This record gives sequence, structure tokens and C-alpha cells, in this order.
Amino acid sequence: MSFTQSLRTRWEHADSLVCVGLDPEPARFPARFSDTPDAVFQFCRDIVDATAEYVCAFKPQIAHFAALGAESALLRLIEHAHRAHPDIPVILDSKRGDIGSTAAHYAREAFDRYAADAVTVNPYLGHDSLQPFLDRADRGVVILCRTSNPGAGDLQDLAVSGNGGSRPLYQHVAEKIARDWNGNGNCALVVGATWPEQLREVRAIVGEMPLLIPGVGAQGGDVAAVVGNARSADGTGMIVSSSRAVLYASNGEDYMDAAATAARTLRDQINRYR
Ligand SMILES: O=C(O)c1cc(=O)[nH]c(=O)n1[C@@H]1O[C@H](COP(=O)(O)O)[C@@H](O)[C@H]1O
Repeated sequence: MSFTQSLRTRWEHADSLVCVGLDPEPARFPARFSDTPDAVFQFCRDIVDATAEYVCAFKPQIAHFAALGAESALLRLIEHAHRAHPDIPVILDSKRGDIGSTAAHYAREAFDRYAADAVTVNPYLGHDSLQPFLDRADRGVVILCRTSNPGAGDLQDLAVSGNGGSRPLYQHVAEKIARDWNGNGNCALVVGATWPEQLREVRAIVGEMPLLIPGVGAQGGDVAAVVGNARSADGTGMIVSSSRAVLYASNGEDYMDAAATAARTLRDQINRYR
């Protein structure tokens, strides 16, 4: 089943639009992991198992593993997620973007080495730089559009002209991808939860395309505004992602229960508004 199909199936069967982001920071792990050599894998595995019931996707962030030299933990974590929770797609967050010949290696890294169902990428090198990802029709290509960070507008809001008018670059990106780059139907866009107005603009441009929406929880995005502005016509269309607010809901012995409660609460909050 393709990424897009498995996402839609999971939205329906789990009745959840929540994605749990896996951003390991060992200094924030519960004390029981302090002498555990394989702490990164074990902590993330516990979070995956504790929250699986409440999510439509998992999103491991590659730098959080690579900076610790923990690529093997990332590999085993994705393997575990596929084996234990085969209906839940895994989005590798690596925000890649390079010339086509190098991009082909990044696509193999994400889809073949790590066996991710989808990957985040940066569109600013242009269409050919994403072609190796787009060609993998069964996998998802999740493309940065209007990011959640405070400086997102520095470049993404610059006015660009085309089609007889002028508009912000992120809107041009959204239209280009929806109209020209999504021939395999495997694209999704990243728009931060911290920008509800821009979410509304992007939804109006892209129709039913899935939006990955990070920025609720630790970054303070408002769930009601996100859902009101970003849901698709059928009340889905969103992968609302939270990392730290779920992972580090407790650093005590109850860390799994606390993470499960945080994921369930977010699911219920989203469902109230859609
Ligand atoms: O692509 C992403 O996932 C992403 C895009 C974006 O615009 N903003 C953003 O925060 N992210 C990622 O989403 C996660 C957010 O983590 P929390 O703020 O802890 O929920 C981090 O792993 C970020 O790298």
C-alpha cells in the first residue's frame, strides 16, 4: 500500500490525526536510562509502543540520532515500528535537498536503508532535486512549505511574481507542488501549527493534499486554530505532529503512561474541532 493510502487508512481506523515525533535527548530521559547503553533505542521504542494506539504516524528526526552516533538505534526503531505496528506509517524527518545525483542517494538512504514510508525534503533546489524522491510512487515526499520557526517568513514570505500577480513564495511553492510535482499523488506539505493564517491559505491552494503540521505542544501552536484552518473537506488531511510535549511529558517512572496520555489528549482535542 502506498504512503498516502496507508495514511488515509490509519486516519480512519485509528480516528486520529496525531503524529508522535521521535526526537531523543538523553539528558531528558527518565533516570532509569542513565546507565543503559542502548537508551536511545529503548526509550524511543517504549514511546512508540505506549502511543501507537493514538497516532496516525511516527516521525523520527534524523539529526537527533546522528548527532549521538545512534544511526543503528534509528534503524532498529523503524524496524520495530514496522514489525509491532505495521499499520502506522513512519515519516523520516531529514529535510534533504541537493542536486539530483546526490538526492538519489538521500532517497535511497531514507527509503531503502531506513525503510521509511515517507521523508521530509527541502524544495529550494528545484524540481529535479526532488525527482528521485517523487519517482518512488509508493513512498511519501513531505515538502517544506511554510515552516513553524519564528524566522520562517524571512525567505518564505518574499513576494514573487507569476501568473499576472504577486504573492508570497510559500504560496507559489504550494501551488507548484500541487499542480506540477504531484503526478504520483505522493506529495504532502509541511506548514507550521504556529501559522494558522498560512495554513488556511495553503489548504485553499492544495485541495485534499495531506499537510504535516508540527508546532503544537512545545512550540505553542493553537490546536483549534490549526484544525479550523487546515482540515480538508472531509475533516482529515492533517498529520499534526508533537515531539517534546509527548516524549518528555514525565521523566519519572510513569513516562510511558504520561506520553500515552499526552498523545490521547491531543487526539481528542483535534477530533473535537474537526
Ligand atoms: O519537518 C518537520 O518535522 C518540522 C518542520 C517545521 O517547520 N518545524 C518543526 O518543528 N519540524 C520538526 O518537528 C519537530 C517539532 O518538535 P516539538 O516542537 O518538540 O514538537 C522537530 O523535530 C522539528 O525538526
